[in-house]
Amino acid sequence: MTKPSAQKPLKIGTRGSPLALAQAFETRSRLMEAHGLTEDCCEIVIIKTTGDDRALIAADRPLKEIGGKGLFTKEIEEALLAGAIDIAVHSMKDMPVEQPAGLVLDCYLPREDVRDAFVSPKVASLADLPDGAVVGSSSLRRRAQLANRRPDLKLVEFRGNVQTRLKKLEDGVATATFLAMAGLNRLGMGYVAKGAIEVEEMLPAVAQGAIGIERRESCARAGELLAAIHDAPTAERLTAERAFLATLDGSCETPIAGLAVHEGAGLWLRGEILRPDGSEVIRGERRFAAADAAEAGSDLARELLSQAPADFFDWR
Ligand SMILES: NCc1[nH]cc(CCC(=O)O)c1CC(=O)O
Repeated sequence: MTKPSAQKPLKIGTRGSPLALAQAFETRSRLMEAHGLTEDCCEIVIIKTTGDDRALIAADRPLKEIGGKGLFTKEIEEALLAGAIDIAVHSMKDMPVEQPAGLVLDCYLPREDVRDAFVSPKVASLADLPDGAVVGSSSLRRRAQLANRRPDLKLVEFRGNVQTRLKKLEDGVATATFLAMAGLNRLGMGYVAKGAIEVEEMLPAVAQGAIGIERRESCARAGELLAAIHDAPTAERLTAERAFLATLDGSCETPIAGLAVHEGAGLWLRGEILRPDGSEVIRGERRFAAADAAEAGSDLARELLSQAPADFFDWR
């Protein structure tokens, strides 16, 4: 294979947040290791997205009002299409289920911890939260799941990077918050979590903990380089989860949870949809072979949709 050193450096596009950068560096390290490259073969290019607009995000407005689908990805995909970057590193949780024409997303890194972390300076676990405690989260899914399990809790909007959120907890704005374990681990900040919440208690967002790498369909060189770092088991799990999401027509900001794991020779997908106020949850599961992952995901989604009362999605 032609090494990038013989050519222009491979341009890796990413958002500029500490987590996004950690993911881009992980991708670069894996590419370097797989292909015996040196650092100068890959250049990290930071791209600002609507989701990074501090004026928009600092305001404690629900994310769905700000932009919804593609909030963290639109400008990066535009840069990819324009040729300003060669590959783009994404948190799969934030990726819309369909990519624009000309782009492909078929490279996944091995998945991190899928669970949500319980973060609180004062309280040891979710179960220990006192009656009526204030919890900060801007995730519609986490808010709905918490409201369902603990109707006594008071939910407040909580946004910003990990440091900002920890400061808010120290200042007493809320007693606890929830973050993806994957993000904390990738930042080397797993110690911030009082513990990981088991998925039986809080089913994660579709694709939580997974990194995907997008490229132009026409760029054979990127395709070849990425093939060597692709993790097939992660792809099988995400195929089921994202088909589930696609059929529900959801995005990162709709109260939908879904998780596929390998079990024996096949996979096991659990999914749930919730009313935003947590007053109702509809759950289901499927067991299937990897080759049937996409069909199983959409099939489970159709089952949940068929069980939802007529007004279940009215708020959207
Ligand atoms: N929506 C923001 C977002 N997108 C991906 C992650 C975490 C990392 C991951 O799930 O891979 C986060 C933050 C969080 O939920 O705490």
